[in-house]
Amino acid sequence: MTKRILIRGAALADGTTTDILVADGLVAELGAGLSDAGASVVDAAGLIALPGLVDLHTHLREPGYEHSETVLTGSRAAAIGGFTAVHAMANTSPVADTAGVVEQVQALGDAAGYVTVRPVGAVTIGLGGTQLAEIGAMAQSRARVRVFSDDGKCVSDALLMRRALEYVKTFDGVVAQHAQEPRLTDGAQMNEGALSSELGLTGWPAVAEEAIIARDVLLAEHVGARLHVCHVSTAGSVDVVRWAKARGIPVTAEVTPHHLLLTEDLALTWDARFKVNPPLRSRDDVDALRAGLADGTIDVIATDHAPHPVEEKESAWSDASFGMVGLESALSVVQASLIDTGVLGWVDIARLLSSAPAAIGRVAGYDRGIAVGAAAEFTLVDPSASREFSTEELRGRSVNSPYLGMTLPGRVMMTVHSGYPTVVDGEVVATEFVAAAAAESRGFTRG
Ligand SMILES: NC(=O)N[C@@H](CC(=O)O)C(=O)O
Repeated sequence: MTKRILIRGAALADGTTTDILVADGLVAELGAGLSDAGASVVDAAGLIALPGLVDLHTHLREPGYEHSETVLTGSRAAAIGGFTAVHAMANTSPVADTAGVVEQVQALGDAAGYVTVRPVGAVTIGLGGTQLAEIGAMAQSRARVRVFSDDGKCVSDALLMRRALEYVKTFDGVVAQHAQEPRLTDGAQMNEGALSSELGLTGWPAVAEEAIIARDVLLAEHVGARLHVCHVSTAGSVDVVRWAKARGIPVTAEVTPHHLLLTEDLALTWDARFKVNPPLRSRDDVDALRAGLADGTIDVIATDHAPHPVEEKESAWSDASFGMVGLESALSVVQASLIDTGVLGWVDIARLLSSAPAAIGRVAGYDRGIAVGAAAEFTLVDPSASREFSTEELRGRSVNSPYLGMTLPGRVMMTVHSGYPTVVDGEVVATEFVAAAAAESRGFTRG
């Protein structure tokens, strides 16, 4: 494993062409015509160098659901997607509601070595929605948890939500809310509208999301604590967040790649790969979400990578689990929905998928992007590539991608994490090499 890498002729997000010299985990030099006799050289002509992507919303499933994903397999999926850090959601078994579980998840991430794994702590014990979890203990643990979420379930009790916001405020944490009013979505299967009536599926009204966001931004204002809204999916939600930001409320919001590209009519296929929480919405909602990114209302794009085994997805629509894998396809879907449509440029993408999510999760080292002296966390993307997305592209344990059979643009050719490559020539580096490099890098940074 080399400690020095010389990337030749990459384009930065702003279009500047540069060489990048990586040494001992850091970006050592930037500029044209760099040389280093001891470095491995990578020809990056035609490739865009983006800062390492940071996912605020990943389900790694370990402990407990290792048949769907493990920290190792999910980390490999993240690396091939261009990610160098992910936040692992708490809906595992046992739930990540104690210092012990979050420390275990972080240790598994360190051992895998592909990405920085930042555990998310549960807000309530067992995601049960009735008693606060050991939020302080998780924050003070070795995992130093800063993001707390019952994702998959909504913290629907307003008093518990208030108390959680008060608690996280004491250590600069954030509550990431899965906004879904449970009584309004009992048995819901897809977006509520003409199509849900036609198909005879119980509808999931937009107001079930919007009402919780409206309540929570007011609670965040009252408490003066940071609120983050997970997977915003409706035009009305964008309006509520826009209103809250205009009032100065400390709220941030995320949107998933799938809600930026796919629409509810995919339910006509009865293929449960398109069944997700929150559900795919209308074309007008997709347009409003894109506009919300363009005007700064929505702060980040997060995958909500939700692996499920085949048997949970090949059943009848109403019996199937909610969720889609998304790490491997995220950047391509973002390119298709935002770059190739002219809505945003690569500089925006670098903010939405790297510096902004890192800032919300308080992940150090991402505030300057690709800069001399910063940690070497970046990915090289070929934006001119195009391929039919198939299971061959997936590196996680589950194959429930909604994009199988679709043609998607762009491809991650290389990912560098902590100064060592995790993806080379569009393929994930073998586990043993990455684990060894990770151990070496930790020795280096701690020494
Ligand atoms: N987003 C999803 O559709 N699924 C998530 C959690 C959830 O139900 O939101 C999962 O953990 O599978």
